[in-house]
Amino acid sequence: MDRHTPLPAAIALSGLRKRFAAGGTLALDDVTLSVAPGEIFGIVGRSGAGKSTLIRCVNLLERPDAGAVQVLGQDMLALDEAALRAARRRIGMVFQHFNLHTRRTVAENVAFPLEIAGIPRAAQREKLARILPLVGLEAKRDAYPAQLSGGQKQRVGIARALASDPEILLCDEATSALDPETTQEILALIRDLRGRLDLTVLLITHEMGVVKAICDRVAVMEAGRVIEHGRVFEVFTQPAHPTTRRFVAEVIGHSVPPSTLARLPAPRAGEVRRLVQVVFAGPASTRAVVSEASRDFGIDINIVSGRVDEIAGEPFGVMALAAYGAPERLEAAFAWMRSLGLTLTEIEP
Ligand SMILES: Nc1ncnc2c1ncn2[C@@H]1O[C@H](COP(=O)(O)OP(=O)(O)OP(=O)(O)O)[C@@H](O)[C@H]1O
Repeated sequence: MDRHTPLPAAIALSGLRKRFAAGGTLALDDVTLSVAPGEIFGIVGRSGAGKSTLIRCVNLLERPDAGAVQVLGQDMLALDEAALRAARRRIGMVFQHFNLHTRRTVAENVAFPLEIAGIPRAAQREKLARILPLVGLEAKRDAYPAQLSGGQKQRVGIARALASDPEILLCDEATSALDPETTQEILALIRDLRGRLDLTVLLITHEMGVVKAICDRVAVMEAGRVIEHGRVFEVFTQPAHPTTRRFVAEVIGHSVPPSTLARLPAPRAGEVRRLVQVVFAGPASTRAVVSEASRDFGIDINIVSGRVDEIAGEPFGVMALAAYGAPERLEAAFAWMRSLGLTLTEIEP
């Protein structure tokens, strides 16, 4: 648990291990993380990293071989069947492929878990009248899934997850089947619902853009392990692990196109050229940094690209620089820039 997490956690996983086949690789290898109440927590990783296995351990769709699963103060692994069913009603789940009944209308899909739980018809109707407007589907209550767009289908999936008034929402690649615009709409809806319904959200995704759009904190997984976690702003502006850097680069960019590189002047005799990405957050003024570095260290700096972006309302800038000069001068200039709190990463051309 890191110092940003207030206690008690809504979800606390510790030392989770899972191996599907004897002698096979560990799908989960000693995973420990905790999600604070009201937080949107993202888990990002490539295919096979263990994200689905991890999220399914929260509601015990998957049982870990070892470790502890605490949800809303309950030790999930100690519950009997009836208590587990009750605990699962406090945990809604949204799926990538919506998992809708094609022969049921929107209203019937949303009411399905209520029907299973034996909730009387009148109470079901009352619940539908409350939930459908929350997801913007009142006008579609009698439509069948085939008559809906992907975004509308996912709204049904979300409404169904909300039917049992959960305190936790698990989202398993909830936007991966959607186009970019619809993805943003669904992410905005999830963020809005978090605020209105006091939800805690744990989501898994392979897209860092999803994390950037709505998460407060993120854990990066690779080969069954959490390799880095922290506040999204810090992970984006100061990624520590090479895999995290690659994920972050997908969103904020760091590579210089070969055509741009080809147009850069070659270094003069006795000098070298180094390409670096500089990320600055907070009040650091880049123009001053660039001109000061160039003046005080006797180097030349060519700004190859630059832009300002925003994560969770906090602005940050990212620039690609080509710096020319004697190797030791460049090194000293970079060290000075780092001492100002800028994050410098060498760009592989
Ligand atoms: N039911 C299963 N039986 C056997 N192996 C499994 C099963 N589920 C997952 N695995 C294996 O566990 C590892 C982690 O898979 P998992 O699905 O959790 O990863 P993921 O990060 O969610 O990837 P994806 O996005 O592709 O689902 C993989 O090696 C996968 O092949």
